[in-house]
Amino acid sequence: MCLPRTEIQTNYCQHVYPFFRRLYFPMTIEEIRAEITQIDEEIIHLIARRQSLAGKIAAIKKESGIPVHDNQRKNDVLDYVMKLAKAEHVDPVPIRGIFETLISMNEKAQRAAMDPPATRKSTRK
Ligand SMILES: C=C(O[C@@H]1C=C(C(=O)O)C=C[C@H]1O)C(=O)O
Repeated sequence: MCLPRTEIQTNYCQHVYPFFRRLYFPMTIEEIRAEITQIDEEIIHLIARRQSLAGKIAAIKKESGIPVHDNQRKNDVLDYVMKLAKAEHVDPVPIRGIFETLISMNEKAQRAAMDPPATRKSTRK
């Protein structure tokens, strides 16, 4: 914090301090948060793109009688993303959890695409 008393101190506070502050902290908290928000937007866009493929794969699976859940493929996806995370020095354990969630979302979307609510038989009596 800068509390100027003399003219020299005022000059330091108004010109020199912001210069060195910027040198030590190149980004303000607002700038960092703006970048985080931008990254979050990109993540949501990529998740939506991943989810949008569920309908296409569901149509092929339904036509060929292939089950929605494929454990071998799931394990391959998880192994691969954990390997990518390690290479980026990111903890692979939470990354595994994130991708388990994404896979489960994809499978849910596939089931919904195969059996949309309008065609689903009512279980109500
Ligand atoms: C997308 C598929 O269906 C499921 C969803 C997966 C995923 O979201 O990556 C992987 C395996 C399957 O359990 C697939 O079979 O490739």
